[in-house]
Parts: sequence; C-alpha cells; structure tokens
Amino acid sequence: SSQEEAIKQKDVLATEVSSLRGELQQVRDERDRQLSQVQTLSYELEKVKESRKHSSTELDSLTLKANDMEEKCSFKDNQIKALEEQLATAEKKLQVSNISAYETRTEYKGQQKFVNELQRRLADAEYKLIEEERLRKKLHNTILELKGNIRVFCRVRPLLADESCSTEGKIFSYPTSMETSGRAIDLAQNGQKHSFTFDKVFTPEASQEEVFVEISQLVQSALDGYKVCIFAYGQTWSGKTYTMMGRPGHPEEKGLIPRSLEQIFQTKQSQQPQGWKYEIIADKVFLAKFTVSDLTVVDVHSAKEVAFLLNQPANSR
Ligand SMILES: Nc1ncnc2c1ncn2[C@@H]1O[C@H](COP(=O)(O)OP(=O)(O)OP(=O)(O)O)[C@@H](O)[C@H]1O
Repeated sequence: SSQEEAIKQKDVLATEVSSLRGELQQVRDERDRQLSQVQTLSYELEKVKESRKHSSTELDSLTLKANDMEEKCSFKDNQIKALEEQLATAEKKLQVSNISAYETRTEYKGQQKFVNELQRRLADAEYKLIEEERLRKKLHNTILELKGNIRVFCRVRPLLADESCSTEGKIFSYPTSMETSGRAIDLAQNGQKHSFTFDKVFTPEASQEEVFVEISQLVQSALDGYKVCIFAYGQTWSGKTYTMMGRPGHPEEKGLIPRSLEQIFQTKQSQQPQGWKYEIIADKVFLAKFTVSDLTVVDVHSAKEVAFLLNQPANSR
C-alpha cells in the first residue's frame, strides 16, 4: 500500500511536473513574445528619437526662417508705411493739381475766346490793310501821274579836282523864286543867259540819298505793278555812272541801282507776311555805239566771259 501510495504520489507528481512544464512553456512563450515586443518598441523608439532629432534641426531652420521672415515683414511694414505716406502726399498733390488743372482749363477757355476774338480782328485788319494797300497804290500812282508820267531831273555834278573852277560860279545859277525854286537852272554863256526848268534840279551838293528820295517813289510804283523806266542821260563824264551805280568801295555813295534793289528786296520781304509775292527778273542790256548786246540772250560759260561782256561797252568806246 505504501508502494501504491508512492506510485500514486509519483503519478500526481508526474502530472504536476507536466502541468508545470506546460506552464513553463507558456511563460517562455510569453517571455519571447514580450521580448519581440520590446525589440519592436526599442526599434520604434530609435525611429522616434531619430525623427525627433531631424525635427529639431528642421525646427531650428524653421525658427531661423521665421525670424528672417519676421525681419523682412517688419522691413516691408516700414516700406508700406513710407509708401502710404507718399501716397497720401501724392493724393494731396493730385488734389491740388486737379484744382489748378481746372483753373488752367478755365483760364485756357478764356484765352481761347480772347485768341478767337483777336484772330477775327486780325482777319478784319488784314482785309482792311489789303483794301487800304490797294487804295494807297491807286493814290500813289495818281500822285505820280499828276506829277507827270515823264519826269526829267537835272543833276549838276561838282567840279573834279583837275577841273578849273575859275568860271564855274558864273556859269551856273539856281533861281530861288517861289515858282521855280529847286526846279530851274540858268546857264550863262558869252554874256547870254539860258534858263531851263525841270521837275527837279539837284545842285552839286545834293547827295546820292537826296536823289534817291525822288526815285524811290517810282520804285514803289514799279513794286505796285506799274511800268517804270529810269535812265540817265548826259554827255561823257557828266556823272551818269556815279548817279546810277555810285562810287565803288564807298557804301554811303552808292547809286540809284543798288538803292533801288535794296528797296525792292526789302519790300518783297516786308510784304510777304501780308501775302504779297514778288517775282524779280533782271535783264541787262549794253548799248554802245549803236550796238545793243543783251546779256540774257548771249550764251555765257564762265565768269571770265561775263566779265568780258560787262567790259565790252567800255572797251568799245
Ligand atoms: N555828284 C558827284 N559827286 C562827286 N563826284 C562825282 C559826281 N558825279 C560824278 N562824279 C565823278 O565824276 C567822274 C565822272 O562821272 P561818271 O563816270 O559817273 O560819268 P559818266 O557820265 O558815267 O561818264 P561816261 O559817259 O564817260 O561813262 C567820276 O570820277 C565820278 O566819280
């Protein structure tokens, strides 16, 4: 029985051992499972640590960026403030400009009215001027016609250095009566007096300018469209060239031709704004010893040829 007892106890113990072995196995399995869980967790922990490290670097860089942005923002804020101030000033200026633009526009309208009025008056004045110019031409020509369509002036030149003056005072005299003053000349020859009257007599003292005053009215007539002819006539050495051309190299002694040309070209210029247009044609003819040579029809090829033609009448005398 004690043997049975022992066998029984042994069986109980064997059962107990196997149950304990089962439990041990369970504990082992649990341990392995927990071990692998620990491994997983420590791996994850490692990952979290790494990501935290990365995040902290990123955080640093972001903080830096944020600081930079803040700085920039405050700079931009200042800029915006400055721009706002500028904008306010500009708006104020714009307001002022608008007011002054309005004033200017009003003033411009006033001026425009005034200009229109002036233009109207100018057109009126121009019309009157043209009418009056027409009347002046007519009256000028009437005066010249009344003075005589053909007028003869006499000019006595002074004695030249090599000419005797012993008898000069006795030969010429100029009557001073009311009727003939400035128009008559008396010549004494062999005790006889010969009286002549002209439209005007120029004494030896008369200047080129004085002679031109008489002639300029005829030049004006020519400019007004009337036909005019002025020529000098007289014996050799009597002063025709001097009267017509003047003394070369002495501008104050220039003759009728250069003075007339000046008047013609001055009038041409001064009348241009009033709408007058002048066409001036020059034609030069030489007459010497009954031979007429017309420069405008003779073919010339050089300045020398022209000089030759100009000298021809003088050479042929
Ligand atoms: N009014 C004057 N005052 C001063 N000198 C004059 C005057 N008129 C003429 N003379 C002089 O008298 C001289 C003769 O004049 P000029 O040559 O003009 O005469 P002319 O009539 O043209 O002669 P020609 O018929 O020979 O060509 C010139 O020396 C000129 O300078």
